[in-house]
Amino acid sequence: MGSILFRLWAIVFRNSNNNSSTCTNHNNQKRCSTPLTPTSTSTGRLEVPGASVSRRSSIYKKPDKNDGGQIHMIPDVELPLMTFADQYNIEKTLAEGCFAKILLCRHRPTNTTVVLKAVHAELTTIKEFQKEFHYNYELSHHHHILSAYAVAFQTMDYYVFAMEHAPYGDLASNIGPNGLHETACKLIAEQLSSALGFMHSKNLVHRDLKVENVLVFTPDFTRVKLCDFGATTKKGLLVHKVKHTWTSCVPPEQLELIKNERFQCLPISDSWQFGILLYNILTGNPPWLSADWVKDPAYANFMKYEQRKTTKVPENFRRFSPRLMRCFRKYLTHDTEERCKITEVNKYMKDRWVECRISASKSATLISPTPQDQDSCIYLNQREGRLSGDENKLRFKRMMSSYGLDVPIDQGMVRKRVWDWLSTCDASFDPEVESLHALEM
Ligand SMILES: Nc1ncnc2c1ncn2[C@@H]1O[C@H](COP(=O)(O)OP(=O)(O)OP(=O)(O)O)[C@@H](O)[C@H]1O
Repeated sequence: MGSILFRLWAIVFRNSNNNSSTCTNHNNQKRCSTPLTPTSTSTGRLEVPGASVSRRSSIYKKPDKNDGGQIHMIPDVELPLMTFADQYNIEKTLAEGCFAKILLCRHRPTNTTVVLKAVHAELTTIKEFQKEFHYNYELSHHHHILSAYAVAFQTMDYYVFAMEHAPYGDLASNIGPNGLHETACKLIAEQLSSALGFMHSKNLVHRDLKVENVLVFTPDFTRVKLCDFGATTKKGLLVHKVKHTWTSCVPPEQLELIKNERFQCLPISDSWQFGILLYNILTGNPPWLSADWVKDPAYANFMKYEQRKTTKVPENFRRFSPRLMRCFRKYLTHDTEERCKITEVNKYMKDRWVECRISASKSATLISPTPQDQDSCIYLNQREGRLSGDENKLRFKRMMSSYGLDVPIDQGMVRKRVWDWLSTCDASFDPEVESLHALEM
């Protein structure tokens, strides 16, 4: 409710300032001198994004599929000088990085909770700030992109813009040491591929996809949103590597560049980072420290497998199903020509992803292969398993024994107990239909 008030309040001020707006059109590019402040917001070009506003509301604006490239025109917005205390009570510092402070605040005039991203003015240029704010604001319509408000200003030390608050923080603080359950990972993957697909449809590349840049709105992950558009770039432009990001997220073609070498910004770099993020949320860790096959053996092993130089599944991927491995190969291929589009993952939503899981808890426990089992994953799922039934049974026994569960089983007793149980479950159960062969190990 508060956030809607904040949006409406921004609109009211926008409209009351429309007449005094000093927008001009230079070389077909709109230049606005109307400051985007909480007391004097935007020109007609800017609207309050409708991401969390009801579709019936008149202020809801659908994502503009055909914006004619307008999204790439970044206006020189004047930022009025003020202090935080003029309108905001700072309640908490949510995060503090190299470049920015993320502040949870109460906006006093509307009594609304908002998050202010305050970027150190000394460490960034006003153009870079305007670009981040502009892209975040223009993409806010998407359901899985963080909403930015039409509110931006500067203090003595910071350039600042306002955005909605994600109550459960970022994905990094939600995944735990063993990763998330497959169901949650599928939900997250679907939402993020939609958000990034939307950006790519606008010829924009995010370039800094990582678990820290995905915000959580519901504890069951049914609502997550992409944030941090500081590195977002128009497709095809020549760029330098993104500084201050984890090397595990940097695609191999960028790691291979020499210092200060520029390269063409392409959506396939988001595809790579999506593959890394997918692995990260399924296991709790990135698959390797850097995609450098000379220095990082974990990456070298994956690369050999991905390039079909070996059929041996890399050890750290053995818990995954053949279908998910196929998907990983497409996102994490070294060959940029072969790398898939961001939405590829949607083809794998109906498949099983993880095969060696025994627990279904949120922070699922994984069966790590014992030293004897290092050659291949223990495929418990017979349909997709690549081993014969007998091999599977042997491996299963070995695994149970490694967990101290190797007590001999009286098959007769087991069969009798199952029959007893089935007859109490369903009186109409047809014993001819089901066989208990699977239990005869
Ligand atoms: N709207 C928000 N609600 C809740 N937490 C947020 C919000 N925005 C950012 N954060 C938190 O602040 C962290 C940093 O935010 P963001 O990535 O935008 O800043 P940054 O300075 O660009 O970070 P970096 O440069 O390290 O990538 C996020 O990882 C998240 O934990």
